[in-house]
Amino acid sequence: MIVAPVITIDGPSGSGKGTVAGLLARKMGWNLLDSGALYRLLAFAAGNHRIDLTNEEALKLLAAHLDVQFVAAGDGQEQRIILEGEEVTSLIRNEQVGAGASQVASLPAVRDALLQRQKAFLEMPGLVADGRDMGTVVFPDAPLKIFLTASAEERARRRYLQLKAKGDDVNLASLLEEIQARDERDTQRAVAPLKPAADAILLDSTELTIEQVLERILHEAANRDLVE
Ligand SMILES: Nc1ncnc2c1ncn2[C@@H]1O[C@H](COP(=O)(O)OP(=O)(O)O)[C@@H](O)[C@H]1O
Ligand SMILES: Nc1ccn([C@H]2C[C@H](O)[C@@H](COP(=O)(O)OP(=O)(O)O)O2)c(=O)n1
Repeated sequence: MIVAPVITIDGPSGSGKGTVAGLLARKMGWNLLDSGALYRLLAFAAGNHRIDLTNEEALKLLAAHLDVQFVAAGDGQEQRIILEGEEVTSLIRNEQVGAGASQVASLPAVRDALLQRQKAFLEMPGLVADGRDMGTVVFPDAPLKIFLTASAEERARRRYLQLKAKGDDVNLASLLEEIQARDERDTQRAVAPLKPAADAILLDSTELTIEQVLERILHEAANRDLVE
């Protein structure tokens, strides 16, 4: 059986994973898995269904039956996300949902319930997967694993600009605090914590442009014969 290749991009919030993964997938003509969106969707759906974010049993059931569609992006467009028939692409991109996602993501039964769903994204001709545990847990055999970081200050600055451009009322100091709290929870949890896989390439994007990050990853992909 021929297994499709995967490029995993893991790292903390605001390091540029989603942006770079989207660009890379488009450039390579590969599928895209935004695994963080699944945890965000779960936290968001829990809010809709009045489920407490600590209720592991109920969240596990919700995760197993989550009605989600990812609609592939047109040229230059972000992929659209439909939850229970409602477009939520933009609604799940705020720090409140991010914090809720980090909370539900610390529950082992939830991670377990989402595992097969994530693996199912692996189809020919290949997959770019972004998250926290793509290279360590979900796709441990990936031929190319990137661990993308940037200083917390730079990540908060990026998030600030991103949310402000969207029209959100945001504050840089609180965003920095929220990002640091999320880093702490994501790296300290018992199951599938945020950490580089032993064979991951560490890439610090603090001083790099999006294009430079993309170029470096494409270079590594070419070294592994992943680029046509
Ligand atoms: N290298 C970079 N330099 C400057 N801004 C960046 C860089 N990488 C990403 N960004 C911007 O930072 C914001 C957060 O990026 P995103 O891809 O959402 O990060 P993540 O998925 O890691 O949370 C976006 O507005 C994106 O355009
Ligand atoms: N593979 C993943 C992806 C996300 N998570 C959790 C932890 C993160 O704080 C939240 C939100 O992830 P997401 O990648 O959407 O967040 P950022 O865009 O990096 O801010 O979900 C996870 O535990 N495992």
